[in-house]
Amino acid sequence: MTPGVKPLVAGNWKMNGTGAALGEVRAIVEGLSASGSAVADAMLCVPATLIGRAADAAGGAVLEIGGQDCHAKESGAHTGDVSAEMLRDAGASAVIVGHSERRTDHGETDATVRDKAAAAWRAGVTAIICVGETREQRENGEAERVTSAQLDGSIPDDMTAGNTVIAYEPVWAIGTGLVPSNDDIAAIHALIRDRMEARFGGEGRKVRILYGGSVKSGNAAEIFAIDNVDGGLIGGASLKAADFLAICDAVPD
Ligand SMILES: O=C(CO)COP(=O)(O)O
Repeated sequence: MTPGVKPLVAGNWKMNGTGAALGEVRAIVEGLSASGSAVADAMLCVPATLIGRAADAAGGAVLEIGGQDCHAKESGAHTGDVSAEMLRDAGASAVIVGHSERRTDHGETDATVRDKAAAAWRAGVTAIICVGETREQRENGEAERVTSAQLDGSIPDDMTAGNTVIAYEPVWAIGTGLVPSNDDIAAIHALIRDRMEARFGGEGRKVRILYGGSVKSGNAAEIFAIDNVDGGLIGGASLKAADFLAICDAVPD
């Protein structure tokens, strides 16, 4: 954790969930309301088709709703794409940009991600900007270099701690059950913090840096206790309310 920074636990449902999954959203809202704890912010980034209904179910109080991608433009001839303004209109307060699955499946570059982050800010939603190395890059000793380069290239100049969240997600840890050692997480998060401070000063000191990749209820407390880890971006374990709530509970007081 970073002193004075409110942690965030954000779920990323990826391409999972139809209307039948709204019961999980309601159960998460009930669980968070019952616990009454305000130590962390909680968010679910659901498929675009669910944002409106999930936002209605969340009611805005204890659970924020986010999207998982946006187009850089506000509107126009871009069949199948969704703008940040549309996400906001549907009830999203944040959007993930530059997830490794987008970088890989859709060839998104740092420049693409930077434009999408700027689009999120234009629409008044928080950009959750993802960075992280592949297994091969980690094995070649390139984790620091790759993460730094992605960070430098994916964030527009007018970043603030309010309009942005950084998520470090080593690609090889996503959905694999593999997690870097605590020391390795600490090293990359310290590197990200240093670079953010060097470029953005006080805003970089306060910006939230999440860890993502195989976070479960069993390892969340240990990971959240690491310096400069200000919460998590949770994939598989955010799909079930009980798992997600247990991870929210793991945030230290
Ligand atoms: O990609 C992730 C979140 O964006 C992490 O996914 P898992 O938690 O399923 O490893």
